[in-house]
Amino acid sequence: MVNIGFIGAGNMGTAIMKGISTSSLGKDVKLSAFDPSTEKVKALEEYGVTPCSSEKEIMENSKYVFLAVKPQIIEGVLEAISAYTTKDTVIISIAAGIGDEFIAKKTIPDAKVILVMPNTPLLLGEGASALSRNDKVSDEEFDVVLNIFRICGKAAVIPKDKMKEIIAINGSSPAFIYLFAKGFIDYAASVGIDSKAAEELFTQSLIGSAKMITDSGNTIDDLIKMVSSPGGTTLAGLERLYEGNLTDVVKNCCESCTKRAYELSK
Ligand SMILES: NC(=O)C1=CN([C@@H]2O[C@H](COP(=O)(O)OP(=O)(O)OC[C@H]3O[C@@H](n4cnc5c(N)ncnc54)[C@H](OP(=O)(O)O)[C@@H]3O)[C@@H](O)[C@H]2O)C=CC1
Ligand SMILES: O=C(O)[C@@H]1CCC=N1
Repeated sequence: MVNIGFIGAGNMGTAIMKGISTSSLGKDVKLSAFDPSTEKVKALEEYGVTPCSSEKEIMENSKYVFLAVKPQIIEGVLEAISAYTTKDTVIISIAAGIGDEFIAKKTIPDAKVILVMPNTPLLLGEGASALSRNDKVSDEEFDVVLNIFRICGKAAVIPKDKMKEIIAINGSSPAFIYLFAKGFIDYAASVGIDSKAAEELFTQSLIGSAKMITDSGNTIDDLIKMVSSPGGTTLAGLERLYEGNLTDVVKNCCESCTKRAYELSK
């Protein structure tokens, strides 16, 4: 039995716990959680999560400890767990911008640290998570955590010095994609198309287009060409997007996201 504790049971903590408990891993894992909002943890009891009343209780009962709290309060949480962190504890942080060195500095110098940047589609088993580790974590320990995120969607191992840059690509990108979707659905409403029908058609276009990128064997430029009939509607629309420098706007958005991650880093 693997003991996994969660400090923080908000959006992401809850999504990961539900993902673990509803997967094939559920029966091999004992989950426990602490969150000052006790009702959030209580709601997880039906997923087999044991409520704990302090960080200390989580630390004393868990080999793997997830820190699923906001970056702004993580320093206080690390101070609260430092006395209970052992050379065996594996600390898994999902906090944007927070590095492994800061976690070791605030707990113990030899702390085993895994950094994960997940995303909310993990709630539906369609997550995309980036993982990295420091050199104190064994292959076996890393595999346990990697497996959790593979079961909750797709997971990729990246260098730990790219954990801030990746946030724009998978952690925050769902929000950027939702905003893009909103533009299409709002347009449909403005020309009298039923919003439900527009949502169904646009979201299926998102899913289908994503599959074309991953499965068709064509490059993104080729795929754009396949849609764009000479003198047709797509080119008329694309002209406006090129004029508005959409790819530059996206690049600015990603840069701003990364800049904020560095500001949050300690
Ligand atoms: N949301 C997302 O899409 C993603 C978030 N992340 C990262 O995940 C982390 C959590 O984000 P998210 O789940 O959205 O945030 P939430 O605010 O939903 O969750 C954080 C939870 O931690 C609780 N909390 C506050 N203080 C403590 C404490 N001392 N001990 C235990 N729990 C505490 C909060 O309670 P209360 O609300 O009462 O303060 C809240 O329930 C962040 O660091 C974020 O960067 C990473 C990838 C994606
Ligand atoms: O907005 C945030 O800071 C977090 C990290 C990635 C997604 N949400």
